[in-house]
Amino acid sequence: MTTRVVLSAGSNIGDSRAHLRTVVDALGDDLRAVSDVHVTPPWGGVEQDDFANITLIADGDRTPREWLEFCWELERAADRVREIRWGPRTLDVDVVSVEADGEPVVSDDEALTLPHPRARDRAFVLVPWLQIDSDAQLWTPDGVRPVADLVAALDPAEVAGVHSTGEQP
Ligand SMILES: Nc1ncnc2c1ncn2[C@@H]1O[C@H](COP(=O)(O)OP(=O)(O)OP(=O)(O)O)[C@@H](O)[C@H]1O
Ligand SMILES: Nc1nc2c(c(=O)[nH]1)N=C(CO)CN2
Repeated sequence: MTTRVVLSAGSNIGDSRAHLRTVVDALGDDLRAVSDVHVTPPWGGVEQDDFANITLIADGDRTPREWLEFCWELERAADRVREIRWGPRTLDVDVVSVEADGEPVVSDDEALTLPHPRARDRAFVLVPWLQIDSDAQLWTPDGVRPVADLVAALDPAEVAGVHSTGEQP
């Protein structure tokens, strides 16, 4: 099964740029686009350091579940420990959305909810995504929405807090 995936990766412990680069390296020839590294204020209410975030687009012979396992492998390789929900981490990789045959995969499975249910609320996912695909669209329960419209609906202060470093991971 060839699928197109959008991944979001974030890090705020250790050498964040190096952690993010492991995602790029693991995708290899499947990588279609990767955003610049963006510095982003922590989302979710836990007081912690700013994150470095990237959004990536890839095409590969993986099922949605295999993309999730790909993300877990990278988190494991970065010695990620799950302590506080939405807390600091060496590497977090989320499956934002998957397309199979050009159609969005929609799932409310708790182990793999697609599209990621909080992606549409997160400037740290959407702003880097727009940088690599200005026509990006995301399925939401209210219909398929341009990512640009989702960004426009966010708190402007949150969007303004997301800065491109101008550097690739
Ligand atoms: N689209 C998805 N991408 C990644 N994980 C998902 C997805 N949908 C459900 N999950 C599940 O979410 C669980 C928790 O993931 P994780 O520890 O990365 O959460 P988090 O990064 O703290 O919070 P968030 O899910 O809000 O980003 C995972 O065990 C995974 O099975
Ligand atoms: N800015 C930003 N905030 C976060 C991030 C992240 O990657 N970037 N990841 C989190 C873990 O779910 C919680 N909060």
